[in-house]
Amino acid sequence: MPAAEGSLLEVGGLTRRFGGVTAVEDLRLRADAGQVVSVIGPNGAGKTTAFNCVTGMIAPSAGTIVLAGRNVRGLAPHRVAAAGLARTFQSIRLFEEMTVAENVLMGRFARDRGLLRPLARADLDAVRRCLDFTGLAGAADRLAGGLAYGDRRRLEIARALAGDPRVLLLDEPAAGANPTEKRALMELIAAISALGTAVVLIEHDVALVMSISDRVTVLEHGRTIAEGLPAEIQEDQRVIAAYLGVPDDPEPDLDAVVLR
Ligand SMILES: Nc1ncnc2c1ncn2[C@@H]1O[C@H](COP(=O)(O)OP(=O)(O)OP(=O)(O)O)[C@@H](O)[C@H]1O
Repeated sequence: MPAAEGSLLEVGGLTRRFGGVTAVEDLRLRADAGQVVSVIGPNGAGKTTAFNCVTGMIAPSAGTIVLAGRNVRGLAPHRVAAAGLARTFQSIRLFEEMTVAENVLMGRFARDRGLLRPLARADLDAVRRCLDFTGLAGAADRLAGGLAYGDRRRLEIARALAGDPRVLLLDEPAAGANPTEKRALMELIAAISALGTAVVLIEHDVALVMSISDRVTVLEHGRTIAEGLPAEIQEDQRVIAAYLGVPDDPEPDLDAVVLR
């Protein structure tokens, strides 16, 4: 995977309306090489809509999206992928009847429009590298459908990494994971960012977010109500009020809250 420096993703003024609903309003988001940047917020806050705009799956109503110095707003998803972006989905989307290695191989083609190009040596090397990196090498020949839950989540990430992304968007990677799987996931995310990849995370598990993020953006009803270091976010009264609904509570235990 390529080492990189500086700002890899810069989103500015991002707005998306669905009829009368403004799902995302004036979002600013920046992720540098090697950073983990998280977006949190209650259900319906606009997190997935923001990801869908950045990846080219839906068109923004307004705003700029710059990936590794290149304007990608308006590009089709495979072109955004070719510019260096990969993502995982909130609900696991694997090719259940293909092997683990074959699933990772598919990630090599995310940046191509179809499956028309021949397989190259570099594709197979990348698959092996991603399987080793994510700890799935021992399961390479197993069917994806037969994997344990934590390994399925891990495979989604391995497949995304196969495209050598400079920016990786993870949509709720810890959803449904047990504490052991969450710890392993946190280590994996830290290892990915250590390579120089910018990781942008949507996650409901606040304790996980606070422990691995360099910066956190908090959305509510599409608007950014706070942005800053994890320690700043944890003390922000608007965030506490939005999540816990107890603005007068002097010391709510935000770490213990898993948002739903
Ligand atoms: N295709 C769509 N058509 C109409 N409204 C939509 C569409 N997609 C999202 N919305 C609305 O936009 C708002 C933001 O939804 P979004 O799914 O982005 O929130 P979220 O923060 O990702 O929520 P969750 O945590 O449940 O995934 C919601 O009010 C939702 O109903």
